[in-house]
Amino acid sequence: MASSEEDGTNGGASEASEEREAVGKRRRLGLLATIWLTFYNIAMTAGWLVLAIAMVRFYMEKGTHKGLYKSIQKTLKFFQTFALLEIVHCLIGIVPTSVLVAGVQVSSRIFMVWLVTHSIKPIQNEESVVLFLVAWTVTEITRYSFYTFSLLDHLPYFIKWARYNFFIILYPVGVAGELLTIYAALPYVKKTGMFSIRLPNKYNVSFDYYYFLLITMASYIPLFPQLYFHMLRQRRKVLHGEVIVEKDD
Ligand SMILES: CCCCCCCCCCCCC/C=C/C(=O)SCCNC(=O)CCNC(=O)[C@H](O)C(C)(C)COP(=O)(O)OP(=O)(O)OC[C@H]1O[C@@H](n2cnc3c(N)ncnc32)[C@H](O)[C@@H]1OP(=O)(O)O
Repeated sequence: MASSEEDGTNGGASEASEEREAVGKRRRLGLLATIWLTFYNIAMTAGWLVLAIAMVRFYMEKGTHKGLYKSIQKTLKFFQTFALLEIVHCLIGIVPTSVLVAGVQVSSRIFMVWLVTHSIKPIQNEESVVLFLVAWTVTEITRYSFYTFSLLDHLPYFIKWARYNFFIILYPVGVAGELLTIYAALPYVKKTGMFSIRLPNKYNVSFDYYYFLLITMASYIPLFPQLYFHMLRQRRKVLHGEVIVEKDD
């Protein structure tokens, strides 16, 4: 059964305590950090919204996903690369997220954008690319608008609900899209030997991108559940008010 807090019918007392919490949070953050984060979150919400509109328009006009990545790649690269700042936010302590959690999340996205989809042209029209693009886009519109409205103290309940429920489906969908895309890239990488360094060479080092991709795919097995369970804990904390003691990373 949904709790009163969850169905949005919580009374004035709970609203007042949320208000007090928000004011306390802003004080802790400091004015400059609050202004910067508000600007950052608005910019990111707008960026991912532009991406969503471009994707819907492309599909409605062309009726196919072929060529979609090419048409949106500049916007995607810009906003996903800009998200590197999230690691900086954690490092300088203006957001409480663990550097490790944000680092894994952001670096896996950067890796997918630059070292897989951008670099390996033959896979850009795979259906799996659409899968992770849609999952990322819906997630980021919800996530950044959640942060923005929270900072402005006007968080609509449905955005809070969406932030802590959509990921249950979107995380596995996004990860499936990413893994299928890397898998589709393997034959091309093996055939071309791209990004690989063969022996002999004057530095006496070798690197095989094909095996690097296989190791990256395998690393999803221990890493993804950690991110997923982290989000489930956040969900229990925010939607159900549970007090969660996080283990040190
Ligand atoms: C070199 C190669 C490396 C390869 C590595 C491969 C392995 C990879 C394995 C895993 C792959 C994952 C791939 C990802 C795919 C997808 O994304 S699919 C789409 C679905 N995705 C999601 O749903 C993403 C969910 N993840 C997140 O939301 C975050 O990225 C997170 C870092 C994992 C969790 O965020 P966290 O900050 O811990 O939780 P929140 O509840 O959102 O926030 C906690 C507090 O922090 C405040 N905060 C955070 N950011 C901001 C901000 N920008 N502005 C303002 N405030 C912020 C937030 O308000 C909370 O504050 P409190 O209320 O005070 O607690």
